[in-house]
Amino acid sequence: MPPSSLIAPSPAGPPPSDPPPSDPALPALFVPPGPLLVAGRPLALLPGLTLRAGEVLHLHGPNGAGKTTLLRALAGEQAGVEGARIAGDVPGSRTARAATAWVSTDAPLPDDLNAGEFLHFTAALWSRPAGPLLALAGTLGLDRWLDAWPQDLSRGTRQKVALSAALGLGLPLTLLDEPFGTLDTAARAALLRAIQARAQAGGALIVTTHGDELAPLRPRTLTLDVA
Ligand SMILES: Nc1ncnc2c1ncn2[C@@H]1O[C@H](COP(=O)(O)OP(=O)(O)OP(=O)(O)O)[C@@H](O)[C@H]1O
Repeated sequence: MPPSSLIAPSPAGPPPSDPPPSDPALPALFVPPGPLLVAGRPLALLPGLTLRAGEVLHLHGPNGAGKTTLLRALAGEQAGVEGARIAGDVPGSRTARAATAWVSTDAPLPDDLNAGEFLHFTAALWSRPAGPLLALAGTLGLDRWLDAWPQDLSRGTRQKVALSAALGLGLPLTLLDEPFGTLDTAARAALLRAIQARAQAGGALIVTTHGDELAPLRPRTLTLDVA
């Protein structure tokens, strides 16, 4: 199984190689107004949110506001949002997991696959061509690292592998938690282009960042603050 922090399936979930078809008329994401719960307690108040194909949402707010918590909940890794729907189904469901790619701030990679094998494995698991994942890896400067093992890669390089896999899959919803933080200057520009391309191809994305890297894309914004 791929690491749960890269691809939304829960660790015990089945590989979504044959996902049920989702209705393209449904929004990629719907969240009703309500509290964001942490350990059963309200942390922040979420406004109603509908994210459709092609939209980029910049999620920001102070440390501890709940940005990572919200993304983890949408990825199905923990409870936290009541009534949310991804591709029409609840976060963590097979349909939602099949529609969602998720990259945490320190995405783990399996230690028994080199970077290139991981990209091929991820594409195969999702019944997708590996070409887009490898092409993205190239634009992020990964070509010379494809034969390297995760334990021999820097933190930023590992993050590039995870981002190449997630964005290259071309899933309806992509969740990226502070994806620019560990990247070099060239890779940050390449990542911005990749996010733009994913949106132009019909993907919806939520990206957390404390900076203004997304400004050229004129994204929607959502500010979380502790209630
Ligand atoms: N499982 C948990 N149990 C209790 N509290 C938690 C749990 N997970 C997170 N928290 C708390 O919930 C709050 C939100 O954390 P979260 O990591 O979502 O914030 P964030 O907005 O992503 O912050 P940052 O900008 O620092 O990354 C923090 O106060 C954190 O300590």
